Amino acid sequence: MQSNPTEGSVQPLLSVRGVQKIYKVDAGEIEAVRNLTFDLRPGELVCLVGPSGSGKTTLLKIIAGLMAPTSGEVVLAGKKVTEPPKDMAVVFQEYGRSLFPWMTVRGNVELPLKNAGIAKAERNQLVDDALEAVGLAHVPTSYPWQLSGGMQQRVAIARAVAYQPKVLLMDEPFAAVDAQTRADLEDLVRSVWEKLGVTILFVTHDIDESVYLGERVVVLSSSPTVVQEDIVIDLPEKRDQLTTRSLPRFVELRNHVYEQIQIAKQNKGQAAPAASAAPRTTVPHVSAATHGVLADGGGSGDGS
Ligand SMILES: Nc1ncnc2c1ncn2[C@@H]1O[C@H](COP(=O)(O)OP(=O)(O)OP(=O)(O)O)[C@@H](O)[C@H]1O
Repeated sequence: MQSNPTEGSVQPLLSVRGVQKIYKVDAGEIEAVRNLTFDLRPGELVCLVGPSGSGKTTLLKIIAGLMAPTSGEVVLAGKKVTEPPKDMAVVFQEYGRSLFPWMTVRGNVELPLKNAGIAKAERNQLVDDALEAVGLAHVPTSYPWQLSGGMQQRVAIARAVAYQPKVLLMDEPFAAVDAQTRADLEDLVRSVWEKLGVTILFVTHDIDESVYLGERVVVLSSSPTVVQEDIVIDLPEKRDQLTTRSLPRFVELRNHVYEQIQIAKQNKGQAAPAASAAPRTTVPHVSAATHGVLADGGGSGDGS
């Protein structure tokens, strides 16, 4: 491993600092998240992966200001997050439940802008731009239930980007769509990110998806959770489903992430170290062990 030469050179936009979460339950306490520390720099697209139950949803709720950490803090643009910040938008997996079925596509995308008191003319422009960006400019008067699952998730993405957030959180947004639609939506996220320059934290179970999308992949340990590794994805910026996924470097990186997830799963139940500082960001080299994952047939793209 070598450290990332750009690490620390730009002020972070979003900082997760020593976040711990202990749930109080009838039987006592569950320490879901032990000590999470990482930063997102402005304009970064970072993917978060970890075994099932590693605390991804818990972390996202804390970052979104929906739940307070037991200790530690989240800081957005220099301000501690204590409630849902204005500058943040979230796209959830369950698009069916996050869109209002009685409102048109346009109405759904416009609603948060109305609530924010944005004037009609500006609202119209923002909605038009967002629908254009997600390829839905032709169906503004349709209702969500008239659209496919993939199109509904595009509406949810349009609603989030129309709002012009500084940070976009995406919680396994494509888990409920078919593989072909998923590939299209992954490319949509990359293109929206490139066009609009928004900072994205993308949570996924899918290792291949994390490597395809991210500039970095943050791997979480099993619960009680710490950051197991923060990996630089040094693939070319222009990505496409066929070329990028065929690159030897893509295969090396996805195998490395896969290996890290296996280590996290094997360590389940053992006390995770209470890391006091952010783990070093690494650029993995090819190793014999990494190749061994393929030789062993460990090709599943599912991190759960
Ligand atoms: N409200 C709650 N009360 C008690 N324990 C909880 C609560 N929510 C989550 N947990 C526990 O915290 C740990 C992390 O859960 P969380 O749902 O955040 O993980 P996850 O990585 O999002 O899981 P998955 O990948 O399966 O969606 C788990 O052990 C879970 O059982």
